[in-house]
Amino acid sequence: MTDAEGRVEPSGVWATAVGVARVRAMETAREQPLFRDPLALAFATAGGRGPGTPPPPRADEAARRRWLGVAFSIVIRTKFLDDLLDRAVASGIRQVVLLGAGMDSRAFRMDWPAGTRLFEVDTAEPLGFKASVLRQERAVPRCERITVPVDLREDWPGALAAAGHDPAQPTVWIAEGLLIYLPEDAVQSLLERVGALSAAGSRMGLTLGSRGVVERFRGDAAPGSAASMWVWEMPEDPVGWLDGLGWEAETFTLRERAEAYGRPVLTPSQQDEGAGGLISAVRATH
Ligand SMILES: C[S@@+](CC[C@H](N)C(=O)[O-])C[C@H]1O[C@@H](n2cnc3c(N)ncnc32)[C@H](O)[C@@H]1O
Repeated sequence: MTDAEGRVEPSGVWATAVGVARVRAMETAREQPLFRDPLALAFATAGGRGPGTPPPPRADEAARRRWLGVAFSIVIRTKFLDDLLDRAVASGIRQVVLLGAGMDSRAFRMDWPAGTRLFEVDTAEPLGFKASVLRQERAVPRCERITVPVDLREDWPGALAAAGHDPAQPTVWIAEGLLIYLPEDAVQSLLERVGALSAAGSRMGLTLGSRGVVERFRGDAAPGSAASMWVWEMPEDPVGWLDGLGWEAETFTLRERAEAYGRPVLTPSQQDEGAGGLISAVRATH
């Protein structure tokens, strides 16, 4: 389906990227936002999810609250990964790969040192939709931006290499809001491939679904909603898991990052939060 501008309408898993843009647009409109994402409004509006449109109906108050929690987590994780990227370029990294880039506009909104090359990997439909909105907004990237339309369950390393990624140079990889949509074997294979393309000094930022999240949301997930497509959540020991994949990882909880960013979660923890799903990792040297 296309809209009046000839844009493909968001559907399937990539529609979730438009939902994320909606949340970022709302954060950008706040008085003291944790980040400013001026393009988010255009992405959300073009995808029929502008801030003026009502959110999808929720089954009950508990479901509404759960979704407010998801929106909050998107804001916190965006800030977390912005900071991680700032540190990565400060360490000298000049290659950035956004896996499942969706409507991520970091190429346009962050400060990048000269010589930075940023690869956006996602399937062709969202990248086409994004290109159309970027044209409409006359958006200009602040680094060299290269889009790589490919499915991450296929030969994406080949596509990334063809697009100019240099595995001999360190890379900072971001998988934000992505892994939860991939089956376990696809997650494992994705990270093994990332490892194989990561020179010494590479870094990685991941967001992992917290343990139990798939089950908690499944009950009232409407067909086609983001939660209806969630399949994978973090292992019990994410640091050990990533160690086995060649990464020295640190985990952070949403609660502690929110506190650090001056947006404390005011409700008491309902359950044992365990290891956090915000991951900052450095390629192991051993
Ligand atoms: C929730 S969105 C997050 C987008 C972006 N990382 C962000 O945080 O703004 C998930 C994204 O993952 C992408 N994605 C999911 N499965 C994928 C696959 N198999 N190959 C490529 N992209 C995929 C979707 O198209 C979508 O853009």
